[in-house]
Amino acid sequence: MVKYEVQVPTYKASAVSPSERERILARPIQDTQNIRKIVEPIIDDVKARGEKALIECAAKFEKAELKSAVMKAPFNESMMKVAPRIREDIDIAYNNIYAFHSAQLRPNISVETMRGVVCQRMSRPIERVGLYIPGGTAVLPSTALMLGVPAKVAGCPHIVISTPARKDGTVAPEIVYIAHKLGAEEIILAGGAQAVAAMAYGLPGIPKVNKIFGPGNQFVTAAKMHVQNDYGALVAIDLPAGPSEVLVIVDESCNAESVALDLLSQAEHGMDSQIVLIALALTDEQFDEIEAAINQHALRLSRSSIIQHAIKKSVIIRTDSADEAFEWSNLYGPEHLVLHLKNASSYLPKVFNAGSVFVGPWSPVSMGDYASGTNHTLPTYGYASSYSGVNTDSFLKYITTQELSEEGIQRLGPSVIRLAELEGLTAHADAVRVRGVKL
Ligand SMILES: NC(=O)c1ccc[n+]([C@@H]2O[C@H](COP(=O)([O-])OP(=O)(O)OC[C@H]3O[C@@H](n4cnc5c(N)ncnc54)[C@H](O)[C@@H]3O)[C@@H](O)[C@H]2O)c1
Ligand SMILES: N[C@H](CO)Cc1c[nH]c[nH+]1
Ligand SMILES: [Zn+2]
Repeated sequence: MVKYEVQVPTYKASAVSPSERERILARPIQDTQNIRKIVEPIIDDVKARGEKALIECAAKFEKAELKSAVMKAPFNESMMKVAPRIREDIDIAYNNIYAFHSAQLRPNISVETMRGVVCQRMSRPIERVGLYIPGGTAVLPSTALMLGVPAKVAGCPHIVISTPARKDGTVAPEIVYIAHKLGAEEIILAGGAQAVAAMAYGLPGIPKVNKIFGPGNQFVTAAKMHVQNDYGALVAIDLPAGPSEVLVIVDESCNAESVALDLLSQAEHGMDSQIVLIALALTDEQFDEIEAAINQHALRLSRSSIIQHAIKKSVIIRTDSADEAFEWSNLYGPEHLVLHLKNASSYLPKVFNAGSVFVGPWSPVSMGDYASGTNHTLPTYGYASSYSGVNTDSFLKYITTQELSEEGIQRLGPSVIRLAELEGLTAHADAVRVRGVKL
């Protein structure tokens, strides 16, 4: 066996007991207590001192000297100088995301459940949405598209963006261009917990938002969880979208270089990222080829030190059974699942827990990260077992209505009276009786 500089722990699935699987697939443990201790005072400070606190945080975390932490629309043309080719690329991505997210809109429904009893459901956009665009280890204009486009599709009338300032106190022109395209009203120059607090509680002249969206590091995620639990803030969040991760399942049909780079593309997001490879019925030779490719690219890529750090927390599983491969994958519940398998789409029925699936050899995660049309804000840390990624519904609320005719209440009323009395709730029963319903 070759000893590589970047060695990923490898396990034979057949030699691992079911209880050991969970330990092997465990995400790096997050020190939530400690992160909370850091995040909560920042939130309180922003709540108490507003923009002043944001300016101090920008100096501390971004080493940026800000005069103001808020940019209001209309944004100056000089702030959105984007190369024409990049503008076109952004526009292409925008259109694909728009197309896929528009198709998710659902018509209002109306059902006559019994004669004279009509139930309806209508959708309404969330009035004020706050979009967090990460900017720590990498500035991510693509996230502005992933959050802003569905907000537009849903018809959200007020969009606020928050993103860390760059060292020179500005925001990446691509983010300003996208904010302008989306009709965002403000860009708050803040990252981390302070950004979340500013959106949750508002700033002078910027009302609080109703829902906060966006991925981020552990500080962002912890702050979102915190404000969500504060009844005073009355703010919802999209989902826990933390450090990026990917699980790749490969068989003998795979291309080792593509596999390695799909894995490393998510490892390069940050030291907390995690990658998992499941090798299905590979010969030792094929397996070595992939390991060699991972190693060679991990050392070559520009974010090599981040990648090497992330890889230390990663894992490789070897198995001879497709069912077993998908059992492991569903147990892990990856943010991104890539299928480098022959007839890859035939395996989709086996997928139960995943944020987004990349099917076949021509579908690297990068395509969904930027431009295919699906959303890249996805559940991490195993939350794919219960959460969906950001989608158009995330920006909508559904309101139900019921309208009964006199015939409807006469037909259904007796059942409601009896059920209400069963619960001892006589006012409920009498509200039906008073309308002339008799048992
Ligand atoms: N799950 C998804 O859908 C998805 C999508 C895109 C990106 N991501 C992930 O988002 C993350 C972005 O993280 P990032 O760090 O690059 O940028 P970020 O913008 O999330 O965080 C930067 C901020 O973190 C705060 N911070 C940093 N160190 C701190 C400390 N010691 N104490 C208090 N606050 C501190 C600062 O306020 C800083 O502004 C990456 O892990 C990436 O993988 C996930
Ligand atoms: N892979 C990230 C989601 O985990 C999204 C992203 C943004 N830019 C590149 N990738
Ligand atoms: Zn990515």
